[in-house]
Amino acid sequence: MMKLAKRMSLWVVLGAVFFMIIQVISDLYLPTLTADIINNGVAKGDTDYIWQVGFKMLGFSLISIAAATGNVLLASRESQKLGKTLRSDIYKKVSNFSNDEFDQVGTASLITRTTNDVVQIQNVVMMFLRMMIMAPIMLIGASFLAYSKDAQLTKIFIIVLPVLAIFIGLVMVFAVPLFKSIQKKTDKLNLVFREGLTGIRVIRAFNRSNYEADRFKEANQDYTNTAIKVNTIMSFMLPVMTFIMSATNIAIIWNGGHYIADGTLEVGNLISFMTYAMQILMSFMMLSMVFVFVPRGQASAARINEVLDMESKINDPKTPAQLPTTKQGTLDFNHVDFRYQGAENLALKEIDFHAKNGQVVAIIGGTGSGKSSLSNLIPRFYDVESGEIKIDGIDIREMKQHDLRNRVGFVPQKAVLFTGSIRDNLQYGKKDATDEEIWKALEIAQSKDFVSELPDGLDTFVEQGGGNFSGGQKQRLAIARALVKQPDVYVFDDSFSALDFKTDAALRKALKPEIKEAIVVLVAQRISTVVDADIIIVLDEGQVAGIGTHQELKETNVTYQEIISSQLREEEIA
Ligand SMILES: Nc1ncnc2c1ncn2[C@@H]1O[C@H](COP(=O)(O)OP(=O)(O)OP(=O)(O)O)[C@@H](O)[C@H]1O
Repeated sequence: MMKLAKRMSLWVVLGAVFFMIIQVISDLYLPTLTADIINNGVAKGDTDYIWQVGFKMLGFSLISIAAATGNVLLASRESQKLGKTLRSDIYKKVSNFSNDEFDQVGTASLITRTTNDVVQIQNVVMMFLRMMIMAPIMLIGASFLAYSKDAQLTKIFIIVLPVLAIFIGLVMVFAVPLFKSIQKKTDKLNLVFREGLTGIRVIRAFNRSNYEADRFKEANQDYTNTAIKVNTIMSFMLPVMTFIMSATNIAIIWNGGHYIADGTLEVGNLISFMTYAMQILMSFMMLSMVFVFVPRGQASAARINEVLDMESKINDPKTPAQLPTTKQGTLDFNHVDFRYQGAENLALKEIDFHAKNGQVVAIIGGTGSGKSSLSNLIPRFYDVESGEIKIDGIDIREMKQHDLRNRVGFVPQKAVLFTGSIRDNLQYGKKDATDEEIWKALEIAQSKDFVSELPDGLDTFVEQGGGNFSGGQKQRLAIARALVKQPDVYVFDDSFSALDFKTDAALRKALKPEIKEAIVVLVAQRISTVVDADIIIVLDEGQVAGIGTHQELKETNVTYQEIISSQLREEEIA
């Protein structure tokens, strides 16, 4: 928690503490003034004295109110600011995560940590700046002042305080573990809810709505049961505390009455003692809240720190390579081996090929042969285990990730569009792209027709996840987005798969003259997509089973021939 708290402004924290100390001093002084006004003013009928002390009391009350307001303002401002800083720190950190780290924490948990856990931290900070410091000062001050009013009455606390301590201890023992587990249950609830929402079509298609509803119900019930349990325990706090306070008051009045009758205690002192006694009990109550909520905040802090301390395996080099002003236009894979984190086997082994500007490198192979893995290495979503990948003769690990990704136009297997207009989506890689450039990219990506038929054209709103477009349309818009960027290396990770044969062929034909100054890496499942490629790499179980042109491979490579025969009749590809 302290690690996270370092993000707070020391001056604001000191300011809040200062106001709080002023408030406590005023609150502690008021009962003494009450005793004074009763003993020396009311009892002696001295009106002037009553006015004088009365004004003093009013003054201290106003000071207390002003200080409390100042404290709350600063505390809430600082806790909100800390929340904002934490959320952006987590966001910044997560946006630099490689896919390995995402897999490790899970998206649902990342969302809970950014929202729910941050709120817990804010609550603890608020509590710290109000109660955590106030309670001990008030406890010590009120005990001392109560003792000074009447030492005999303080004996009551010998019984009250241990009872209170045992009760608070019991609450802590039962409530704290439950509070901690609530965070994990929130994760689970978010995960099930998220899966249910993102997979809604599959769930409906497989008639699994009831199953998913049950799964959600179970997670929801589990969360609710824990929340009810913890709230039940907490609900004992108030009545028990009220009972203890009332019992203490009765004991004080009972004993105090006798002392007054004996003439050993003044009425004013009894009343102020009662107020101090309440302040002592209130301090205990505040401390008990702190003891319950701090471990909960601590659990949240640990979950946030886990994310913030996670080191992304993919980082910028300390001294990044300067990119040459004149482009060589080359892409080299030199003996590349790659393994997913924790995997036993290599996903790619000894990948070695060289491409230059204007060339299309097609990667083909069965499912799970490593095609996507290979294409993910180019924008450095993962790092190679050994070997190197070079663009323009520079190892991509020596470039700044920003520079590298500026040079790569990546179109993933599953097209991703963002909410906003078509124009916003297409300007994603080039903010200042003109409408002319956008239309040209749309034309190459075979999307001009359908976009121009839309009533709002480029201003058409793209719904969440591109929901108002078909799979093929989304794919073509994603391709157009990469084209607008005009990168040095295009990576199409099976992005033509959602297109029909005709559109696929037309797109490749339109693309050819546009990529003279670029290299295209084209992952494909269909032979027809790769026939015109300059270099075809046949992957089999992560290894290069063949490399060459369509004609060469067709004649000599068994794996390639198998792919052909599994897909098309010979005459269709001749
Ligand atoms: N994130 C991951 N963590 C661990 N292993 C993975 C991960 N992604 C893929 N793999 C494994 O790596 C191998 C290659 O997968 P890859 O996705 O590159 O194949 P692919 O040729 O693109 O397949 P497809 O055509 O079905 O998309 C497979 O054995 C797969 O199980």
